Amino acid sequence: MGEMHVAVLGSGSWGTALTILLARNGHCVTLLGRNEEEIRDLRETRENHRYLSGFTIPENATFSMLGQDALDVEMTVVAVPSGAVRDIVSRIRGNHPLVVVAAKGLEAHSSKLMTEVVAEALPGAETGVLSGPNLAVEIAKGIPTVAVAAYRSREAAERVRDAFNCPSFRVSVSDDVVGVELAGALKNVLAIGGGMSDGLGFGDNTKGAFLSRGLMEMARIGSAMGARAETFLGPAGVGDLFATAVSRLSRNYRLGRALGEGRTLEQALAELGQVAEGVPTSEAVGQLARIHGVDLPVFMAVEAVLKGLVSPQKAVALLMERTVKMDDFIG
Ligand SMILES: NC(=O)C1=CN([C@@H]2O[C@H](COP(=O)(O)OP(=O)(O)OC[C@H]3O[C@@H](n4cnc5c(N)ncnc54)[C@H](O)[C@@H]3O)[C@@H](O)[C@H]2O)C=CC1
Ligand SMILES: O=C(CO)COP(=O)(O)O
Repeated sequence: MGEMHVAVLGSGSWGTALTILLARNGHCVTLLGRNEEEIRDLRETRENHRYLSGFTIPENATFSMLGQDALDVEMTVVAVPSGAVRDIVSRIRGNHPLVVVAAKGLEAHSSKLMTEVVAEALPGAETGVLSGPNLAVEIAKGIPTVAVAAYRSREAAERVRDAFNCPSFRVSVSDDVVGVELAGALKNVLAIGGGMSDGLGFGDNTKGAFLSRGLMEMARIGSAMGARAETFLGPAGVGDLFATAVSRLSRNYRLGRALGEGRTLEQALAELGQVAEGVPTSEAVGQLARIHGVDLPVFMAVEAVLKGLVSPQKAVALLMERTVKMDDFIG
């Protein structure tokens, strides 16, 4: 595989880490952000001081404003928060034949997968997802990990695999687009729950119980939506769950921990200063559960806490009862 011209949409921590990875692999990368001051600083210092400080971005990456110029690229990586994906992708101009969804979330109002949202905005593109246990700072440090590139077309999956693959980042391919994408989005909700459990002062047993039940629920809703259950046992599922739901590097975990310690959602989000995708995704999962007629008590408990319907303590007490329904959280 030769070097490619790649556009990375989103200059937050993930877009910056993926730019560093792709540029180290020899690709010619254009990183696009929305803030003029940040783009100027990136050009002058080759470092993202706000979102990923301490890493120099290689010379074969350049920086531009989103929506300014038409770009003709071979691969386009979508690394903005899921709530911004539809707007950003609808506004890009130029040639974008191969799209990699790197965002991990569901569209809040429609509960759609990001690959569906991108396909609606760019119907001619080959769209799939890259997901796995991939905390941005560890990727920038070159610490070994794996990821999965999932596309309906094997050839597209292999092109994406080859573009990202390097000794510290092993990429495998899959055709289970729904499973790989759902796994990455849903584990963020469970990571909030894992953090909440620690914030409440519960033990490792509690977290193990909560996360294993949550993983089973992920596989249940995934199967109802056409995903393969074994995808949730792979790197995009349990792999990413291990990486985030017990890690202080995870923003979702940190948010949950703050809630468990008694902060309000507003306070916890303000302290975080970065995106926590589990918040909008938890509501979207609730809608999916209703649409597909699937019972997801663990996800419901996190949703109820985030909506302020119950305290974290009460949510745990309800989960310890044998049968739980959403009405228990509302009532
Ligand atoms: N940081 C990580 O370790 C990883 C993040 N992800 C996913 O990548 C996506 C992006 O997250 P991060 O870069 O980590 O978030 P971040 O909080 O570090 O940065 C968010 C970036 O998106 C930009 N942004 C926010 N709203 C925007 C809008 N309406 N239009 C254009 N740009 C907008 C911000 O200016 C900022 O540059 C999320 O879906 C996240 O789940 C996936 C894997 C790893
Ligand atoms: O998805 C991630 C690592 O794989 C990042 O998780 P957070 O968004 O919780 O930091």
